[in-house]
Amino acid sequence: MGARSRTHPDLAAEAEAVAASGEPAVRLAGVSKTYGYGAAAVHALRGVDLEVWPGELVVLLGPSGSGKTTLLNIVGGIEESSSGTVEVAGLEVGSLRGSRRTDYRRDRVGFIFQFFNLVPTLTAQENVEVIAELTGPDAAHRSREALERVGLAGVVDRFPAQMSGGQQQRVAIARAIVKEPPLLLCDEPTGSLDLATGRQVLGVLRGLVDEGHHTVLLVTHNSAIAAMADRVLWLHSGTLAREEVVAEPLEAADLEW
Ligand SMILES: Nc1ncnc2c1ncn2[C@@H]1O[C@H](COP(=O)(O)OP(=O)(O)OP(=O)(O)O)[C@@H](O)[C@H]1O
Repeated sequence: MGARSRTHPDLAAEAEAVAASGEPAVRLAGVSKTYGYGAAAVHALRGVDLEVWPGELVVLLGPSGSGKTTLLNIVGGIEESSSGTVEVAGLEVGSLRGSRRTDYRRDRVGFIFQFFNLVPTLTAQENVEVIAELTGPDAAHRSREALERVGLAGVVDRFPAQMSGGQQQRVAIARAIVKEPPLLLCDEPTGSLDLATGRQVLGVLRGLVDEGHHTVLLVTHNSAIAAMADRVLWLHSGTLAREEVVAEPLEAADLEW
């Protein structure tokens, strides 16, 4: 029995049908999140409404503590909202329970974090293969392809310690895309990188969106990154404060910070 057979066919079919129907890639309606109770309650999100369309690269900006990571984790099925609805390609994420929620996280979304979280004792290829094996056959072949797509064909046998920060982050991106998730959720993906390698990583993300296979929601406090987005959203104290369509997004290589 192949690994892919563990996926609920109804979940995958449902998501694909809705994606083809012109639904948003992500839709939040009235999403709130409160941590703790009573006097200790923290209102991380307060009634957020937003939509992200398939094929968009959306940057979500906001100061520390404004709720960016909380929002991303709720979209990714890592945390649950306190109220409101979250749909990803038409699936109501909040209603997914047990193995359906696991399948959602495994198959429908790819996460890229500030710290690359690679296994130090595995090569680039092996780091990607570990995830590829969870999600289908031909793991070695798919992993090589994913590494090629992020421009790392030449370093597949290197260990993380033998790679630059930018290369390690690109391995992390390859690990996220090897599952071919429609949605990539990026939390400060350049937060540990210098300008030159940060630009490279952002260029890879832009390229993945332009290839037409992925939608990207990227959260950061680095406002310079907004210039390469299709659309920018500003979170302030858990509320969506502002939104702007970027008429002519800059190339990642032209960003400055
Ligand atoms: N598990 C938790 N328990 C309690 N409070 C939390 C938890 N996670 C986040 N918070 C609080 O919720 C608020 C929003 O946090 P969040 O991490 O989403 O903000 P952020 O905009 O991503 O910040 P940063 O840029 O510093 O990462 C903050 O006040 C934070 O302290």
